[in-house]
Amino acid sequence: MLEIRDLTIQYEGQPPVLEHFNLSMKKGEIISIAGESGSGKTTVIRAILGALAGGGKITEGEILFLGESLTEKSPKEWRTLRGTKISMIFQDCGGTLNPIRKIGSQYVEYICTHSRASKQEAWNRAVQMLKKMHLPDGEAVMKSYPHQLSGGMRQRVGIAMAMTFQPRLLLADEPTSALDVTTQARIVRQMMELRRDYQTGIIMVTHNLGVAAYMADKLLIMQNGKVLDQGSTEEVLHNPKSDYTRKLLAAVPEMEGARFV
Ligand SMILES: Nc1ncnc2c1ncn2[C@@H]1O[C@H](COP(=O)(O)OP(=O)(O)OP(=O)(O)O)[C@@H](O)[C@H]1O
Repeated sequence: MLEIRDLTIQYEGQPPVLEHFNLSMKKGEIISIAGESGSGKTTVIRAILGALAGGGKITEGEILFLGESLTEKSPKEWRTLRGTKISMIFQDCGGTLNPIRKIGSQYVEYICTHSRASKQEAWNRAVQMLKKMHLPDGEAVMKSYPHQLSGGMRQRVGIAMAMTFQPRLLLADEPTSALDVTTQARIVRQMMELRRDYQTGIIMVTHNLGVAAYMADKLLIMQNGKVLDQGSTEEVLHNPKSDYTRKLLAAVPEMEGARFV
C-alpha cells in the first residue's frame, strides 16, 4: 500500500536530516517509528503528508501510495488525499480545534468540506464516529466548546475526525504522549479497534517503546536521520542489531501486560 524508497530530505542550507529511508507497508499494518528527539521521525510522516515544514525538500527517492507516486503530485492533488485517504493526528489534536467554536460546527464543516453530505448527514456521521471512539454522549460533545472537554476526550474527538472518511492510512505523531497513562492505554486500544474495523494502516511516531511494542506489527528505530533497526516488532525487540536499540530497550521499565510507559 505504501512504499518509501531511498528517501532523502534536506532543510534549506543544512545537511540531510533523513538519508536513504526505506519503508514498505501493507494494508492495515501498524508501523511504529521510535527514536530520540531530532532523529527525523516527524520529518518522515510530514513528507508522506506532503507538508514538510519551512524549506524542507525531498532531494532523493520517492513515496508510492496505492501504486501512485506522491512525490509527483501537485499540492492540490496532495490536499485532496489528505483528510480522505490519508489522515493525521497530532500529540494534541484538541489544540488544533478552534477554541471559540463548538466541536459540532467544526466537525460538520470538516465533513462538508471533504464530501457532499448535508449538514444533518454530517452531524449524524460525526455523532456516530464519536460513539465509535467510545465518547459517552456524542450529542453533548458536539454541543461543547473544546475547553469543556478533558485532554483525553479532545484527543478522541481528533481521532474520530481523522477517521471519518475511513482513510487507508493514518499518520499519528505522538498521539498519546500528552495524556495520563490510563487515558493513553484507552486510546491505544481504540486505535487498534479502528484498524480492526476499517483496516486502516497506521504509522505511529512515538518516544514510548512500550506503546510501540504493544501496537505495532513492525518497528523502526531511528537516530540522526538514519534507520538503525527495522523489522517485525518481535524481531527488533528480541534481536536488535544496534547498540542504540539495545540501550533504548534497557531503558523501558516494563513492557508486558497493560503498562505502556
Ligand atoms: N522546519 C525546519 N527547519 C529546519 N530544520 C528542521 C525543521 N524541522 C525539523 N528540522 C530538523 O530536522 C531534524 C529532524 O527533526 P524531526 O522533527 O523530524 O525529528 P523527530 O525525531 O520527530 O523529533 P521529535 O521527537 O523531537 O519530534 C532535526 O535536526 C531538526 O532540527
